[in-house]
Amino acid sequence: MAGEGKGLSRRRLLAGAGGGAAAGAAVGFLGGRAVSPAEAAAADGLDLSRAYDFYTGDHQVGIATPPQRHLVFMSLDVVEGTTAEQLKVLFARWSAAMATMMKGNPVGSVEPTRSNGVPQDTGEAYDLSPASLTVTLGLGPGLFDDRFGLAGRGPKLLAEIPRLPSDELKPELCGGDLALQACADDPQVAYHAIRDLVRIGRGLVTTRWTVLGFGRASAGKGQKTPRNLMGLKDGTRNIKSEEDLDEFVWVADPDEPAWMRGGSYLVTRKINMDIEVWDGTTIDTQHLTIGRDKAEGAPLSGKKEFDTPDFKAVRDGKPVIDPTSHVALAASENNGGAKILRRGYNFTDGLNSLGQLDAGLFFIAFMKDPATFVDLQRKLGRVDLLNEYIAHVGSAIFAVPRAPKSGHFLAQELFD
Ligand SMILES: C=CC1=C(C)c2cc3[nH]c(cc4nc(cc5[nH]c(cc1n2)c(C)c5CCC(=O)O)C(CCC(=O)O)=C4C)c(C)c3C=C
Ligand SMILES: [Fe+2]
Repeated sequence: MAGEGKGLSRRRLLAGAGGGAAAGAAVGFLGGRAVSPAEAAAADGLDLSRAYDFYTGDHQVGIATPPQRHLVFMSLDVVEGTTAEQLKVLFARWSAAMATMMKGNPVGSVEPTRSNGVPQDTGEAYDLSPASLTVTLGLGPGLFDDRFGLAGRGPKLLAEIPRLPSDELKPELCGGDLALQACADDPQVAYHAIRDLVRIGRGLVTTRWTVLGFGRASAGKGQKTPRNLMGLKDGTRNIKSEEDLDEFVWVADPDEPAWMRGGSYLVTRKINMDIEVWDGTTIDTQHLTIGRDKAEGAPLSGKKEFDTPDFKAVRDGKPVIDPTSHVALAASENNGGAKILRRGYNFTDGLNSLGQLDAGLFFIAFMKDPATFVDLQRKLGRVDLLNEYIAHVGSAIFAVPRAPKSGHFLAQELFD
């Protein structure tokens, strides 16, 4: 566990500074004392020396792993003419490189001994800690068409996401044959992982789209709930127990290929927020839209963040939580018990062509059956009060193979 929630938050650290300027290399104050970046990180619950093991057992890392602070997500296309044998070698090389980088090691020499040697590792993470790096591989539906000799070998439930209500999708932000998700508590560590994996794949894969995410917008077990760019606590009622992971996230169907059992399905949606409009909206309307209050994150039927929402509560003849609010529509109680594991991140692409903030939520969710997302978004896309402030512009689905055993590589049996 990444150990959040312990110690002092950065906000409290800075509050302790009395608003004063930090001295020298200090980034904040703790009890009136200037502290170094390392001390501040430790007080914030960060342990940059933490390393996860790539060969974790049944499930790939980066799914149930408590969300780290930064994300680099890349969708890639496989170059026409690539053979299954070449893909097999690529998956083997990628698996070895992922395992190495997650330990905090370079993927090869940074400083070749021969003066005319080209470095194998790009070097920008050379002196950095592992920072809880996880790299997760996903396989898109296109991988199993007739281009690479893998037709008919795909997971049972892997199919393009159908067109959904309120979609404003841009083709250049959708789809992909492969996905690489790198998460770490140091953005440079996540960036390095993707950069070096793409370098290893040069000639076989090309980048389709990329999202750089920050300020995790979901909470794992034991983590303090973070806030999304609407200023709302996001992740309060996320999947956190092993029982829910088994019931809703990990593929167990014996009819799925062996390399998928223990894996999952990953859905991404790049969701732009109309931040200027949201910022000009009254607090009452913000509460109504989500069905929770803003500061505490409590359901409107309760007082504290983790109070169970009462969707039947009525005040002055009206439902306390509006049935078209985001949480009323999304809650498992109102969806036949269905749940998804959310693991999204905030993103910003600067300003758009109109000079407005180009930012939002890069929604990532894991589930054992993609129909759970499709059914939910079909409902949200029709009537969610939140739709007035958001637009779904990107969409993709990937099958996430189970973790390989030590000495093996991701999706190895796909090539048998
Ligand atoms: C299709 C699934 C979902 C999409 C797309 C989605 C987008 C989205 N959500 C927020 C903000 C919040 N969502 C919250 C809860 C919540 N959201 C979903 C699903 C999708 N959200 C679920 C299943 C839930 C849990 C509902 C419940 O059980 O009560 C919350 C409340 C806090 C929490 O429980 O996490 C917020 C806030 C935004 C801004 C957004 C698109 C930009
Ligand atoms: Fe949501």
